[in-house]
Amino acid sequence: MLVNATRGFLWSDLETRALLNIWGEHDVQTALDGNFRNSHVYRDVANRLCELGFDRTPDQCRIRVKSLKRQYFQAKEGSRKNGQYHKMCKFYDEMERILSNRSLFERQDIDSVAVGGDETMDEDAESTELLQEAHMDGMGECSFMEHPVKTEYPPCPIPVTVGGMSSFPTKPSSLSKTNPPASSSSRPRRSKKRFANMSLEKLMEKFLEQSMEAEDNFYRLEQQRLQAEDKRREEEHSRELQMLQMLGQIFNGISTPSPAPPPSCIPQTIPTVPLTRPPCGNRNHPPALNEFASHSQAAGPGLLMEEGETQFIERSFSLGTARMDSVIPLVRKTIPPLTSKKHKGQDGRIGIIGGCQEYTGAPFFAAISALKVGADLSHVFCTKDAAPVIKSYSPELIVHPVLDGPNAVEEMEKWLPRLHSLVVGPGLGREEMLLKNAKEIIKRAKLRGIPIIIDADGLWLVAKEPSVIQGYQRGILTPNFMEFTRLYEAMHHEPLDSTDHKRSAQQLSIAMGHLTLVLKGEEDIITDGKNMLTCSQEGSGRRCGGQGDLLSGSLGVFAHWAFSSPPDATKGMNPSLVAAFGATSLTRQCNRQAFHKHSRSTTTSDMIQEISSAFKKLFES
Ligand SMILES: NC(=O)C1=CN([C@@H]2O[C@H](COP(=O)(O)OP(=O)(O)OC[C@H]3O[C@@H](n4cnc5c(N)ncnc54)[C@H](OP(=O)(O)O)[C@@H]3O)[C@@H](O)[C@H]2O)[C@@H](O)CC1
Ligand SMILES: Nc1ncnc2c1ncn2[C@@H]1O[C@H](COP(=O)(O)OP(=O)(O)OP(=O)(O)O)[C@@H](O)[C@H]1O
Repeated sequence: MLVNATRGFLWSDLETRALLNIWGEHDVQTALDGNFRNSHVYRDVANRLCELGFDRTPDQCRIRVKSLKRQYFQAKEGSRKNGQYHKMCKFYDEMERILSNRSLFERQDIDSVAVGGDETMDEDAESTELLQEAHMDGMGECSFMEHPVKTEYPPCPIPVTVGGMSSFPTKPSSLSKTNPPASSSSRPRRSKKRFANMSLEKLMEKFLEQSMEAEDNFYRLEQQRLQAEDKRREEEHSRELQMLQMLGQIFNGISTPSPAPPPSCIPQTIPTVPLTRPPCGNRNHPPALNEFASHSQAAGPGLLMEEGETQFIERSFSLGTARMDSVIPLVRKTIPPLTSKKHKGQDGRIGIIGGCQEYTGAPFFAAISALKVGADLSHVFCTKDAAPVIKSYSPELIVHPVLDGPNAVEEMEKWLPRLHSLVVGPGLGREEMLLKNAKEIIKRAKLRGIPIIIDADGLWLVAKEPSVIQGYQRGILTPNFMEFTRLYEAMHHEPLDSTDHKRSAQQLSIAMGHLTLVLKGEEDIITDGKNMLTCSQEGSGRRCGGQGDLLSGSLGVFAHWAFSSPPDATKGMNPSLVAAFGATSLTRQCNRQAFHKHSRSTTTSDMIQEISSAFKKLFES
């Protein structure tokens, strides 16, 4: 049987890691756990991959996962005999991390995959053909391999050794008789004959060798393709440069010379983060072209070609005045116009999860800021005793005293279909039960694709359990430096190198599965691991508590607007980045204006009073 050319075709490392990030999420694993019909889960996985720019069908994802499981278990089994064997499984560590958390039930399921037993456990009834292809597909990375050696599955663990020394003899023919693989009867017998006189361990080694060889070939070809692409771009840009020079000469000839622009308007590129491989493309672009490339390629297919997490195309840039001017228009484009045709709620219904006995101010600041920025309705889900206090601050807020109730998650979930974004953390506190409820509601909001901003104590939860939001492309983290350090060290298991915030922010975003990160500080660093913006809108020296809540509440609104805008509004830039830039600029502008009036006495309430005019100044003037 011929394998469909697109099925099981080479998966790049980047693509595989993206798949593993999504598939490894706790709720995806839970959804798969013990579920016989799981096509909807893989459909969701494929959609999320698609959001990352990887075009894969649900079936392809399922087959890839299956082959990764098989590789992992074969390597694990081999490692028991020889400690080095796991090196032959490229994603061993990732699989180990994910699968070590699986329940016993699922473990039995995957163990059976590992030893070649029944693979139909999580298949749909209709996918017999898929099953065959899964076997044909084998390790997933080399569907063009000549021999479909994967069709030979022994019914017991394979005694694999690297040096060819097996701990017990194999009897392929008798083994295959006692327990043939589920679909072997419908497959051609050619491969059996061909390999009948080879021991299984040899077969396995041969197969892995071929697999690695195929992978090497792929990288070689990819390298050549990148070089050709680079060359083409360079030629194109030198042509453009020539044309610009010619145009400049023509204009010089017909107009009087104008003074040079002030230095603050000259776009600057920040020193790039060192890479393990030199960045391809973009290297020789003049600054203006570079900026265009940053926008237009933000989520483009070019990313597909990248290998390894430290080898992404570096598109970091600093926003001097000119750069800021280039992002603010994108923010503006996402802001919905005010018209008499709309009804209440259409411009945003924002939910804040937070507010406990100690902290009532933080959720209030976040919720009221969301309203002042332009949301129509703002809900606060807090503990029972915080609710009357928060209500008393403002009649505009809808306050639900449910966060510590017996049915907290169900009570909050009822509102999810009506919410456009969720801000988790302001004033949440760190009590175990509250964090658990927050975690559950994050999981359910993710299933609905709701943008989720995580701040303050929500970040405490993420540091403890990164998988709660890892890889969710509509998640945005807004740590201050302390929270950032906690997250970084939780993810990297090493102290933060505080000399290079940009690099560390990029690393953390990547480790979190390209989540958008807003590292607040003297300048706000905003990155999704591929692109970086810095917001240094002038604020003031006043650092009163609660400014971060203003930021997270307003980001809830900007995120909803950005994600519901057509893609051309953000010119291809990740909507999270645009939204984050809008919210940080606004917060800093409020700080500046409030400080102008109240100087040392400035409080967050004074800043909230400035939202209206700051918004107008930045986005509507
Ligand atoms: N009115 C209200 O109700 C408000 C309530 N809030 C709520 O309070 C809860 C806890 O939030 P949190 O930020 O105080 O807790 P956490 O992260 O443990 O920080 C603790 C320590 O970290 C340090 N630190 C902080 N920033 C830093 C920086 N940039 N760079 C370096 N260090 C920095 C600093 O240490 P220190 O300098 O004091 O030694 C600080 O004391 C949370 O729910 C939040 O929403 C607030 O929103 C405010 C308004
Ligand atoms: N040194 C600074 N200079 C200018 N602006 C700053 C500075 N530090 C923080 N900000 C701004 O203040 C806002 C809130 O950041 P901050 O670090 O105070 O957050 P936070 O500690 O989480 O706040 P909260 O008190 O609400 O918990 C951000 O928009 C950030 O841009």
